[in-house]
Amino acid sequence: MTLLADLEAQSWQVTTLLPITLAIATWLSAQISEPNALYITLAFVGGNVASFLIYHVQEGLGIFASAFLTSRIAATYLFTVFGIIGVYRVYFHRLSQFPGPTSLALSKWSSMSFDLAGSRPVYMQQLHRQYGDVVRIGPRELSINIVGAISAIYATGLQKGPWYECLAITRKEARSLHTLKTMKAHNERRRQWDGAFRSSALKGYELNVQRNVEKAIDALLDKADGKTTQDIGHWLDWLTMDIVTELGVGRSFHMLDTANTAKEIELIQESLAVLMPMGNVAGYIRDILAYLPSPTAAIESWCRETVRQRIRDGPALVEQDIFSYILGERQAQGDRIDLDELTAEAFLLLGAGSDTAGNAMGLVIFNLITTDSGRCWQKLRKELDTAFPQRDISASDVGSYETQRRLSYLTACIDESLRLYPSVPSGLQRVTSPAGLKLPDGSIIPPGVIISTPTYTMQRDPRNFTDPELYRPERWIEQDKTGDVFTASAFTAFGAGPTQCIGKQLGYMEMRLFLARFVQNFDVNLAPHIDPDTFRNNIKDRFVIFKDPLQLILSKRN
Ligand code: HEM
Repeated sequence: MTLLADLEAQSWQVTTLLPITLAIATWLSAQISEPNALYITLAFVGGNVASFLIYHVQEGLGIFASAFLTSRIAATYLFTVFGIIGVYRVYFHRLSQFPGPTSLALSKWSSMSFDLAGSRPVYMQQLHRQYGDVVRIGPRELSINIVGAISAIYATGLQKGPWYECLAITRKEARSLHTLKTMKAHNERRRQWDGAFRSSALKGYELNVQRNVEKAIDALLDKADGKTTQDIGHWLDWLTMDIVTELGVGRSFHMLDTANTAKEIELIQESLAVLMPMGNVAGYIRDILAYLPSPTAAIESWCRETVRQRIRDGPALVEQDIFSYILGERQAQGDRIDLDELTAEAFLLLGAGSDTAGNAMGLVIFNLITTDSGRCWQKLRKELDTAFPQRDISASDVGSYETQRRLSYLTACIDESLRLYPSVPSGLQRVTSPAGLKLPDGSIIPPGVIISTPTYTMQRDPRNFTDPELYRPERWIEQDKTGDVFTASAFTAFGAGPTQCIGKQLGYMEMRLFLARFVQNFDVNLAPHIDPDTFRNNIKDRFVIFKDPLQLILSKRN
């Protein structure tokens, strides 16, 4: 028989009706319960192999004819499955009445392009301008740009969204505080962490923060020749990472001493590049990738080894480190020592406690020197010089309420920079409960929908802040006097509700101390080759923001 005759001889029931029926059955069963990605993939591959063997071995067709018929059945199956899914999602889904781009309603894969480019926050801002306050940004996902909805979303115990799965390292069931799914589990774990961030514990961290800040400032003073450029971003990464490792687990990469980024940290930074896309693709891809070698394996094993040593030897570099509190609480609550879980906690500390504060400080400096020819820089320096003429501000000073009152412009400079460039700029996912979610206007979001508020969009919304694109620290101090719009509750740079940043006060301690010392000790210019607009446009979202090297020319202040 010729190839054509072979093909014509096949019954349409097998090549067409069968795959269409199977496709409908697959779709229906997926409506009843979430399919296991690995099983579906194996069944699909197995079905294709079986079809090829039946045609080739049992029916005696040639290789090409068997391959052709098998591909045709597979293509009909896939076309039907995706066709049904597409039509259902766009026209019949419970979110089909919400506005948004059709590509995002069809598939989360459409978000790949802007997530790989790191431009999710800016894209969300465009979508909200185009479609309104509630936008459909995924088959079952909405972005909600309504300040009045923040507490209903983040403070009522809604479960975390699927994005958090991509952060779960080690055994999948070994979760860190941040990746625990239900609020009940999260709240219980958070109690183990709370002691480590109370004001009495923070007092114990002051000397360490101060020593590291002084180390960074001294190293920069040595290099401040008024000619060579320094990437201040590197120094801030080294500073925040050395602090959080020493305070967290009592060990350090000594990056401020070596003026070098540790290999393990480079790997974290590289793997962060895929965090947003990975978190936003379908769960079945993440399930499959979980079987491949982890890109964060080196830092995971550093964390594991460190935790093991830490449990055995106790705190090494500070008297009471953050793990002293976590381990103490675990024991007090009768929890067993689970090495996987503690490794995940150490990993969380490294990830959450360094880039966030490091980027924030870099951007405060950038905003201070690029706004109105350094007006804010000069104003801040004046405030600091008045309060600390000897330029001897300490970590204990920045922690005191009285100093914070005297240095209100310093805090305003930090908050205003975090408003424009929140370290975590995209929305934090939650899932609506079986009762759904009532918005302030009375409309209801159905149950089981992924929702978030778009931090970047909200913090730059003119309904929340007058002239929202301008860096104007004064708005944080004079809001009552000017008549400008200032919606404090729209500022969610540290998150909201019971999952909001536990390290906020430690972050402020680092930022206030370093920035005060920096502004009082250096005269600073942006390197001539850096164009401020290009620098701003190149800020990317990798869950935590990424920026270009911040090249500065430093001179010692007279
Ligand atoms: C400018 C500095 C910082 C910013 C802007 C920031 C921002 C945030 C945000 C937005 C969240 C919420 C994430 C979510 O719900 O998914 C968060 C959580 C967290 N942050 Fe920070 N952070 C900063 C500094 C720090 C520092 C210095 C530490 C620790 C040493 C830290 C530790 C954590 C931890 C452990 C969580 C998880 C809390 C939980 O899930 O209950 N952060 N941070």
